[in-house]
Amino acid sequence: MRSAKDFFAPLAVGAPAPVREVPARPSRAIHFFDPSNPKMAAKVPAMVGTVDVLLGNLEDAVKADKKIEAREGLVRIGQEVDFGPTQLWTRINSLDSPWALDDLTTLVPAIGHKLDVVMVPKVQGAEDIHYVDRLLAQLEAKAGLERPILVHAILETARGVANVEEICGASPRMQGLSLGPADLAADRRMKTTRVGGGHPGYLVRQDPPKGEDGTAQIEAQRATYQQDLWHYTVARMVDACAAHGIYPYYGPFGDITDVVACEDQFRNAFLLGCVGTWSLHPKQIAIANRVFSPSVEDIRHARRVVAAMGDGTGAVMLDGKMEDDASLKQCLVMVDLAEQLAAIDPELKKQYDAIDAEPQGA
Ligand SMILES: CCC(=O)SCCNC(=O)CCNC(=O)[C@H](O)C(C)(C)COP(=O)(O)OP(=O)(O)OC[C@H]1O[C@@H](n2cnc3c(N)ncnc32)[C@H](O)[C@@H]1OP(=O)(O)O
Ligand SMILES: O=CC(=O)O
Ligand SMILES: [Mg+2]
Repeated sequence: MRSAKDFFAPLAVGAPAPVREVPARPSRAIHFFDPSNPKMAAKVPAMVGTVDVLLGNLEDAVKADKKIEAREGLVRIGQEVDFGPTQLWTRINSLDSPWALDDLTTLVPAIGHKLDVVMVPKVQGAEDIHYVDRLLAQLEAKAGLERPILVHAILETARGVANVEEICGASPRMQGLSLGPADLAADRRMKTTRVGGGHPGYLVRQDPPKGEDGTAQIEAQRATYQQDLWHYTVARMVDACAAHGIYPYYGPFGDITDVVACEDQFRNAFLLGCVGTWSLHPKQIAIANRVFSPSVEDIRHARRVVAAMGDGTGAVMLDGKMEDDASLKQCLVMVDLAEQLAAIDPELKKQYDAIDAEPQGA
């Protein structure tokens, strides 16, 4: 393990100094596109400003015989497109694949100055992050980059989940983690065949009613409640990220047509502490932007609590409910997020600003 004193020293002579705090940039939707797909690539320039993150995907979902085309397509897009307020990320191939090394050694010199984050799939432990950390430092030094490229790991193996805390703390480059439910399900040998979301078979059933003789009527009509397959992993991921000052994200929701269940899955993640999610299709961007932006009602309430709490200590009654230092802290999380989002999203700014113009007591 590196000494705490050395943790923020560059890992290669001439590499930029590591960040001491991960910048809190809005990233409600990380929108995946395949740079080898001409139709998707053509849509990228027009998507700038409509989505917080555009991610050129080089890994799964890109055909094996298109890997080099995808990498070169991303270089071209990175060089030609002005990304303005939108972040540019990439997902490289897994570290044991024939492509990962060339992904990094090609992308960093060519578009490293525009790349905000490299997403690394199938991360198993801190050793994977250490490898990428040192390699990125060497490549940044060689390319003369002035700011470090951050690293995001996908939590999609059982070993990765077991090592989640050490992954989060492995490097000051660590920006965040995403849940990878498809690969994780396979690695855990779960018996699902879906990309994220729920499963009708994963449920609890209401207790049976009792008959007149006191026996359980197990054949009676009994309500069932579908459970969230991903609750445990998302909650672990959120805790590990919060403990290390980095950001947690839900991952893919593969049923593109089921926009309702998609929104539910995203909202569960938002409520549990995630800051964003992946978008696989243009229609998932609006869902993510809506879900991962605090509602006007929440901001109205949060601002009233902030105002009522004065110096932030003690307890007050508001609408029949007790508010104190701890509920104030929750409200401040929402208010801070709203401010960050309003700074980049004029429509949201209008909605949040309108709260101030409402009559008192509304
Ligand atoms: C499961 C584990 C993982 O690793 S998930 C992450 C990896 N997977 C991905 O990145 C998938 C990305 N998405 C896709 O490949 C496509 O959206 C899939 C799901 C195949 C659907 O494509 P398609 O059948 O063309 O959809 P569509 O006809 O409704 O598309 C309408 C127009 O939109 C385009 N489009 C589609 N997806 C994207 C995208 N992600 N980014 C930008 N554009 C996209 C389509 O090309 C289509 O364009 P046009 O109107 O024909 O010009
Ligand atoms: O890469 C994502 C996943 O779900 O697998
Ligand atoms: Mg995966």
